[in-house]
Amino acid sequence: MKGLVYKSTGSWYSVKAENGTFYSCRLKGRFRIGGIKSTNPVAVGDRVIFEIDKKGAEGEGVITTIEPRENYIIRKSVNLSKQTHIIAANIDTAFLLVTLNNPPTFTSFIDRFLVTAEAYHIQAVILFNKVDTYNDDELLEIKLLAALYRKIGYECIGISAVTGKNVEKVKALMQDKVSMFSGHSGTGKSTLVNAIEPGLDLKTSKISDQHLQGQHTTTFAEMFDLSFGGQIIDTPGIKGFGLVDVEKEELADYFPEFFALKGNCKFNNCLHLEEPQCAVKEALEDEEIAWSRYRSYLQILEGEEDHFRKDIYDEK
Ligand SMILES: Nc1nc2c(ncn2[C@@H]2O[C@H](COP(=O)(O)OP(=O)(O)OP(=O)(O)O)[C@@H](O)[C@H]2O)c(=O)[nH]1
Ligand SMILES: [Zn+2]
Repeated sequence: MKGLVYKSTGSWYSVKAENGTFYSCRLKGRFRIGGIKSTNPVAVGDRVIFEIDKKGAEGEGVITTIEPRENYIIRKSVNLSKQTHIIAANIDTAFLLVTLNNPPTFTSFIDRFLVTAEAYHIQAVILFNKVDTYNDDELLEIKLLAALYRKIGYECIGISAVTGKNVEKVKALMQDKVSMFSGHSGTGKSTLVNAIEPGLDLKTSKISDQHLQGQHTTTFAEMFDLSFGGQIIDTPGIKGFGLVDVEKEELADYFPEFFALKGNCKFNNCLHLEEPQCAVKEALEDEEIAWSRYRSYLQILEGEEDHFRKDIYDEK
């Protein structure tokens, strides 16, 4: 039978069959061996094939095959074994909740999120939440930010999880898709999820304490059905989805507006730093590319949050 993995608790998987019945499944023995570097070969969101376990209790099954993944998000193991933990697979859309203040969300954070989504091949949508709280100046700032990211190709929606403004638009994007939500603590993830699906009490935000995050607490992702079709993946204890290791040479490929110009740079391995005839830097000078994006690029390239090459391009 075909099924979708909703929950994993170590050795047991909660799998929903196409007819809507849930089965408790184990893995067929051979999955545990055979070159898989991940600590968990099957993850939430995986599409699997399983057989009913005739020897087991009622409702038990054995997973025999994992269907190829469209994408997956990982967390590196805390020890040095170089093992990775697959948090979830086959995610259609990652929503990022952004607030201007209360709490502030900086463009560097937004850009890191977008780079990660690009690297994972997950569609990213930016939700500017709490529009009910902003004055005209702040609303203008949101408008400019949204314009910046729309120009690159990202969908942006101004919403209010409290008044319900544009929540229907978010629901429409989620319908029949697998979604996840990220954003700083306090940006309104729980409030929004509640507005979207009342009664769904996700744990995503419950473990926002830095200490708990750092600990090797075993937190498991879980998938929930949406009443209007589609699923949401809750990732307790995992803020955003971290930044995957990206090679210096490929980082610019995850900035779509840089990638589009790559072919026009003199050097095909141009890092858009100090190389001559760099199309990205020319576009930057012409303000076709946002300075904030370039700054984020430099920050990530250097691997340091609060340090960027002011010597090359200072803020205007
Ligand atoms: N005015 C206003 N307040 C909001 C809105 N969305 C959320 N809030 C408030 O912002 C605060 C934080 O919202 P939460 O939903 O708890 O935020 P969260 O992202 O889940 O935060 P963590 O649980 O810490 O990760 C709460 O007091 C909400 O009532 C909004 O659209 N407008
Ligand atoms: Zn270049």
